[in-house]
Amino acid sequence: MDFNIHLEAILTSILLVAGTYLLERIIRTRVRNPYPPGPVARPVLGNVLPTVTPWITYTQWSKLYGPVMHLKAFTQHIIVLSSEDAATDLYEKRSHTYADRPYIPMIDLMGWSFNSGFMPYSETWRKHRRVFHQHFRPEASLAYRPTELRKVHVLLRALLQNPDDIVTHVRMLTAGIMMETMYGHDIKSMDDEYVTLVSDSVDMLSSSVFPGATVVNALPFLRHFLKWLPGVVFQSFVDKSAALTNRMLTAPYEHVKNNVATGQSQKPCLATKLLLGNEHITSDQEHVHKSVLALAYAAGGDTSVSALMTFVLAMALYPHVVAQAHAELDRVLGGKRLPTFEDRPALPYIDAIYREVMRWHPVLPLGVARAAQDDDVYNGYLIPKGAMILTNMWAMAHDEAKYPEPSAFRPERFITADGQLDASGRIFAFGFGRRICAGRAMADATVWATIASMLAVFDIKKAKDEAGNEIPIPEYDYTDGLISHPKPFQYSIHPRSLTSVSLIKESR
Ligand code: HEM
Repeated sequence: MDFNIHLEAILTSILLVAGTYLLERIIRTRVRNPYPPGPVARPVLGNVLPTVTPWITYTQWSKLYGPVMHLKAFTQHIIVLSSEDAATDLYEKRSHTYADRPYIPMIDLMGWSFNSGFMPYSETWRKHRRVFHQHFRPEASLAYRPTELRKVHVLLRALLQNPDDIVTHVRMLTAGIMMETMYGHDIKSMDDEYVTLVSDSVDMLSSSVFPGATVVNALPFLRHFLKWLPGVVFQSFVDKSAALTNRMLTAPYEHVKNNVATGQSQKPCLATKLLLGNEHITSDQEHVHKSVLALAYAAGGDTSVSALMTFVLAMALYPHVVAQAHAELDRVLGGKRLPTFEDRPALPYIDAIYREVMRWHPVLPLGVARAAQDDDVYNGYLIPKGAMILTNMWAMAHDEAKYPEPSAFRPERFITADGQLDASGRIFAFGFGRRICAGRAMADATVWATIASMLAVFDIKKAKDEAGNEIPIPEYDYTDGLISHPKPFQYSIHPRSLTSVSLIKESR
């Protein structure tokens, strides 16, 4: 009895001391260290946040307040990182604190909780990420190359037939690659059932016009009440999205599973590989596999489309870059064949164009938001636990000290004095640290192969009006949102020669 009382007293004292120590540490950290500099916030409401191309405003603000800036929206702390050094310090050197994502209630409500890209840093996320690593790391991604090249050739043929609809052709390219590599499914048009499922589901998620969405994200507890409010179509919107997302996740997978089980004809793909190697897996593991397959398509489609449309825009604006690329390709291919991945080391200028495309207008200009898992002090400033961290890739890409005249499209930035590719810098458009893009090897191959192949056989220029004058293209006219695309612009795309036409027609 006495012994138990004694033990209880010791444990209570330990807990008290530990608790006091922790409390003191939190108070000391919070009192001694101010938040990073930033524009003055209004009481209660916080800062007025930009909604139109916010990355440009944040970049301007970062020149006043520095590369680590603090903002507030109601009670939410927001930290904007605008330099590669700060992003590397936090995401890579302190990766345990910055690998989390903020909780966005609409993601769960709309059925997207399968998406490891939005998951909190957790054991579940690790399970998904392991499967991604196994099947999308550079060596594993080599398996997708034949399909990537074949689909690029389909794009060339489509452009030869109908050069005016490049956005649709490029969408077909990325959708076609993902559907075939993931599910062995050959799409014939953008009206394909599975493609429509993904695009509708993604559209619903990224849409910001539905009632209640913003309110629910800012005040999560409201989701329990919104469905009862008269006239609010919130619940039916959310239910429709969840049903659609569930179909997107299961329909193509179940189709492959059925084909494999009944011995029907089925092209080999990642789904068959996962099914055939794992006949006795748990339903939990099967859910991870399904999720990885669906997410690869959802994450890899629109991102690559944005990069490729930026490429077309840059070519139309910078004819001397097209001329130099043509010269390099002709030197290596002799105008007699289309490029393959084996040609890549001999084509440094094409690689420099690819790197400049990824720098000039980063596909996700503010990255995918992170969350601080703990209080942290960086350069004397407090980054509070739960703060949302935005990675201002736009600011990093337009850092004048690293990229003089950053608004100019200049592949030469990545060419050394002796004409070699300077690959020493990172392609930060793919992110940083533990949450870096899981499909970057595949994206790199698709975007590179498309750039090299299109330039091998096509000339891309500004379009001309009826009087023969070039139609001007604005240098910067991009959409808002997580993934930013060039807004529609006029261009002209023609085969370079009759030999080019033959090469395109003969391609397989
Ligand atoms: C040009 C094309 C692409 C770009 C620019 C891009 C960029 C990004 C970025 C910036 C992130 C967030 C990284 C961070 O938080 O630091 C990300 C995450 C991700 N990407 Fe990509 N991506 C592309 C293509 C792809 C493809 C083809 C796939 C799949 C095959 C893919 C799968 C993913 C996944 C699964 C994540 C979530 C990673 C995580 O949170 O663990 N991406 N991507």
